[in-house]
Amino acid sequence: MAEHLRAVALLVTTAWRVDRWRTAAAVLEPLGNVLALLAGLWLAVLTTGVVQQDTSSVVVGVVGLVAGVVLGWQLDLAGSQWRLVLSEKVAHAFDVEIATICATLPGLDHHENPEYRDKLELLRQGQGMLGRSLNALAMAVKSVCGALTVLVLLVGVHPGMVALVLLALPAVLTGGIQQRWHRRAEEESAEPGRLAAHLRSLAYDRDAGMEIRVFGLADEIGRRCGRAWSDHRRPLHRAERRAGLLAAARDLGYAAGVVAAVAFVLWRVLGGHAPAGDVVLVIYLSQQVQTALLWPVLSISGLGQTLRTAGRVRWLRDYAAAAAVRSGGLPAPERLTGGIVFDDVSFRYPGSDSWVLRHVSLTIPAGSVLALVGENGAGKTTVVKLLAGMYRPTEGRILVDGVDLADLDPTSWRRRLSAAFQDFARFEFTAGRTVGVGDLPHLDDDREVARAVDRAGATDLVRALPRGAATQLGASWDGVDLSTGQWQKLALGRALMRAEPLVLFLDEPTASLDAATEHGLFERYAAATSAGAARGLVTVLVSHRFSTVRAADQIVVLGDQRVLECGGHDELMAAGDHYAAMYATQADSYQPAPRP
Ligand SMILES: Nc1ncnc2c1ncn2[C@@H]1O[C@H](COP(=O)(O)OP(=O)(O)OP(=O)(O)O)[C@@H](O)[C@H]1O
Repeated sequence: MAEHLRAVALLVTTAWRVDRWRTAAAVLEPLGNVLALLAGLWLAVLTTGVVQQDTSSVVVGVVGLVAGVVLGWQLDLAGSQWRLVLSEKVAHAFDVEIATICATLPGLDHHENPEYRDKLELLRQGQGMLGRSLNALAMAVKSVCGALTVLVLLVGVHPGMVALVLLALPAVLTGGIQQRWHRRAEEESAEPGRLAAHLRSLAYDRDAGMEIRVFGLADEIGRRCGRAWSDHRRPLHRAERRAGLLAAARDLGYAAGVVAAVAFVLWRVLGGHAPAGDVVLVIYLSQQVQTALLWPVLSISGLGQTLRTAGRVRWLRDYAAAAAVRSGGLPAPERLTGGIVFDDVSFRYPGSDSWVLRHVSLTIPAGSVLALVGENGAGKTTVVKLLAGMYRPTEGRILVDGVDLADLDPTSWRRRLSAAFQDFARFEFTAGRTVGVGDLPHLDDDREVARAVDRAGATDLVRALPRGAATQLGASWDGVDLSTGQWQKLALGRALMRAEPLVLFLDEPTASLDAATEHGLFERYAAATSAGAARGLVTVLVSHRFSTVRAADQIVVLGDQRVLECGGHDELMAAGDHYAAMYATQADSYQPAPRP
């Protein structure tokens, strides 16, 4: 209950924030409904006036009827239109808030948190309901006001009519039971629902499309999606069936009560204990009673479902606030003097039992280039994620010039980073902006964008586009579509936008580029980083190409969850161990095959 009240407060304060006038005007709708419901009373006055030939009663009845109905309907109509506009505005405000929270949570560990994933999935599924929840709240208020009006009129006929309210009580109780069934079913169906959504999204995914066709996966994905969808719907169907049966039993009992009440008033009127108008009033109310008394119950029980969705927004807000509290608050340094130290770092992903890194100690001096090598799954990208503050070490610390990275404000730290990731984003903006978003203050700074494009070796690519940097990219916008390698060049340009990063991550930034392009790129990059060395710029390079890696100041070979080897190229080659073996294997693969 307290949770629902908090959700109501959230809806009302959000509505007030987005549109004060319409929020205030929302009261007109229930008022209009009350006036319209009073029509029964004016009808009764009119009927008694006619039967008793009392002109003043007839006049009061007619005037009340016309004024009440016309004014009531107008207010009801205008109020409901404002309510719909307000609901849309509230839905939009929640959409923006949810998207902002999801995109700005300090790290990525929440993606591994099953509670977060399930709640977010429920929130995503019910997101359209958020606007409707304000609607439902307004309808609940309107229906309660309507019910009170009908109740007062009924008691006016005879206090015994209150018995009808008692007959509505089972509806309140069953409403609670139905809500519990729905809630349990929703939670049970969230995981298969997420799976079905993921499988469905594969069908639209361009990158997955090739493999789906080559491996003939469409039918299998369709079958699995169907199974997941049935698993998702089964608990919901079960809950709906049970709730339907319960509602039928409840409505039957209530209908019998209404018939008895009408018969009782009829008996009183025939016995001369009530005015003739009461017959009309009771007949009128007997049509309204079901809706007026059941409507609040139904709208309040329906409200429960939508309030749960609003409650999840509150949960997300609290989750984000708690995550912000856990984050450090110190500003990131302007320059690096000492460097970055991994101090006995162990790490496993949240919710996973397997260690990815175990007791890793490592020093990355300021102004140096570090290359991470190792087999697939050795933990290279994980080191990058830890350094970017996307996750915290499970054990140990990462020190930035002696300060624990966990104590730095994540936003401030990330402003001092730049990165090109192997899973780069394809921002479908103009080519210039696709690069420019790497440094928002210079988003439309043509000179800075051109400089970054040049350093990424993408000048020819951008020049060849129909409108140069102003060319819209992305097939979904009727723009130009690029090859994976071309997208990657622009992603690299994005990484080179920030003028003065402290750490630059290049996580297989050239995996989709040919060897010659990569070579030229790193030559240009090395020349450009000499300026960065003065402020202590650390470059972390992840690559499987040893021709690129060999130029790094320090090469770290990861494997078996630890640092297997560490040193410069010559030193590691001389040691003749892991690095030398990997280097030799790759060099061999470039040799021409011996003639048979
Ligand atoms: N989000 C995650 N949750 C759980 N385990 C993960 C997650 N991301 C990566 N892993 C696991 O952590 C290990 C290291 O992954 P990581 O991506 O760091 O390897 P990598 O060395 O960069 O590999 P590659 O060369 O293939 O890119 C792998 O065993 C991987 O399965």
